[in-house]
Amino acid sequence: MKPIIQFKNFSFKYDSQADPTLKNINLDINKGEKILLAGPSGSGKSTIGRCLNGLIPNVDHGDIQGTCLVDGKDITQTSLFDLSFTTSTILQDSDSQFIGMTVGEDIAFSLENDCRDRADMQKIVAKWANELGLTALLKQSPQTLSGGQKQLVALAGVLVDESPILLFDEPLANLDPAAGYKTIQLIDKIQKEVDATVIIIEHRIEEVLAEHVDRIVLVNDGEIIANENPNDLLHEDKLEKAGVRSPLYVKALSKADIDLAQISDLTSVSALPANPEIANKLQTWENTQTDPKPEKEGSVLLELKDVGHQYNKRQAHPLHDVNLKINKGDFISIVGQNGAGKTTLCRIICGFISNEGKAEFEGENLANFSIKERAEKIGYVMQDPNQMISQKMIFDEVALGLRLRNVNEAEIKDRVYKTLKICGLYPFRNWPISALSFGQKKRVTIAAILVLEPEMIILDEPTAGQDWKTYTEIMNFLRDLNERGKTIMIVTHDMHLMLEYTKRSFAFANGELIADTTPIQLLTDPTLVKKASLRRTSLFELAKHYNLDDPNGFVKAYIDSEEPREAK
Ligand SMILES: Nc1ncnc2c1ncn2[C@@H]1O[C@H](COP(=O)(O)OP(=O)(O)OP(=O)(O)O)[C@@H](O)[C@H]1O
Ligand SMILES: Nc1ncnc2c1ncn2[C@@H]1O[C@H](COP(=O)(O)OP(=O)(O)OP(=O)(O)O)[C@@H](O)[C@H]1O
Repeated sequence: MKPIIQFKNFSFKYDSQADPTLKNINLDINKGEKILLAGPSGSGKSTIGRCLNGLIPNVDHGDIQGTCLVDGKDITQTSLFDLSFTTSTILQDSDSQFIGMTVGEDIAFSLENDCRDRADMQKIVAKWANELGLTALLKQSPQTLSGGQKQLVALAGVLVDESPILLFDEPLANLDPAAGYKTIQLIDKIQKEVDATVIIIEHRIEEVLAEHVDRIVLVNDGEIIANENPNDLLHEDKLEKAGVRSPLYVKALSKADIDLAQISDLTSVSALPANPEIANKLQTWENTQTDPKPEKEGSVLLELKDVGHQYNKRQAHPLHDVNLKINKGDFISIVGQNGAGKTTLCRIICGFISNEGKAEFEGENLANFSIKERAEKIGYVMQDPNQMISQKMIFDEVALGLRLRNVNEAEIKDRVYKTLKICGLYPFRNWPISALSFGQKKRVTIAAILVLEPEMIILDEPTAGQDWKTYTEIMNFLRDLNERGKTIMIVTHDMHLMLEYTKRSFAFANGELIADTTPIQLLTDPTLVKKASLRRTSLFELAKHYNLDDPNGFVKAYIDSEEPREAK
């Protein structure tokens, strides 16, 4: 059988780049295979994806060497329209993908393309909306959805459309842990139903591996450096060497000095052998860990009293009756289900939208400050980088806030370069933003806020779409700022980030603050985990699997043992 996707000695150079982004790619993918495309940020994963759906060379122009055949069609000879019947794509940046006035229309769009009958269409849309928990949103405009809800709508659009090749570019990036898990199951289900060829580009590889994957193709610096089944790859150190995080339970086994070579199947916790020696080693390792020192509490910085918001009168309150105090020096995670009101809360604190109730910063009513004054006290990094970027060049984007504040150019240069280095963007300092990958763009927006060093920084999913190396660099930088007294608040769906870095968690569900507690306590309460659509980490499952005395203690020991300052 001929492969459905064939790259032969394929290289691609974007017109605006001096060097090729993809170098000598040789890759065959067979019909019905499920492939995980992994690799660090900017390595060329999305560029490979763009070849499969024809954006290269039809929209993104450049030099092609070698050949790329998609379902037998040479991409240099095929129009975007023709390829659209072969490949369905969920883009990394789902915002740019919406066409319909309502969520329902949008999901139906790919079906209308295929001239389906109306009743049929409604049935299919209803089915997938139900599967993805979108039924209540079918009449809402896609532009007003929360980040995770947008992602789910884009996903529904791909799932309804039964193309032979389904390409998912970071499908999990904005999803809450429970929705992320469900999505992976849905992708698996649809693949089996229609025997589709599935390609998933994702940094969250542990979550993708929750269902069977045939092969992991690892890309680094435009080249394929591994193309093998997940089990083989998990036994090697190629993932970590390329800056991609291997699953937590695999890392925990290594920490406890367990020889991975003796474990025949590493692809899931449940497949690990029931071996008392492994259990002993894990238990001994846990017992040797010591507790870190308790934290001191700072004075109150921000207080919210009965805070809420309603975007329009027809809608139930997406956020209401929030009462909380944030102390100076806190490092907080905001977690909870998609659409729970987390971003709405951030918008209120930053003064982008009005609020019911009262918000006070160091005892003063925030309503008395202008947006510019607020921005000097509270920096906000939005979820979608494209909504924040206004300049053409990277340097100018990061310098903008300083220029608006009349800082002299020599100091600007100094501070911008320092921040760009921290964010791993220094080599790109003279580049236009348009030539960056999505993950790189996100880092530019973080840099633009960090450079101002406000007292409190709120980041909406700063690590979504980032590779592990960058993730560790950004998080360690934030931890440094925190240790120097800055107050940091992060909206995140990453349970490991919450556990490892933050000291306090606010959990939201259906517009309400349902918990204000420590991360470990939050994840040990099954009712809260369910209500807020969270998920326990695989470390917990590992401890359960081997009947360790205290699974939560094991998770805590692991988290405390991570050497925070080293980017591994
Ligand atoms: N439209 C474009 N024009 C010019 N160069 C581009 C364009 N898109 C991407 N590139 C370059 O190609 C490289 C690879 O980008 P790509 O988006 O394929 O990476 P990626 O592996 O998907 O990264 P990420 O995980 O950050 O999304 C980047 O370094 C970027 O500079
Ligand atoms: N401009 C708007 N107009 C109407 N409704 C909106 C608007 N923005 C958000 N909403 C709705 O308010 C609710 C809360 O959205 P919000 O963005 O605060 O959620 P979130 O907790 O940040 O979600 P996610 O984890 O998916 O980012 C959602 O149901 C969303 O559809």
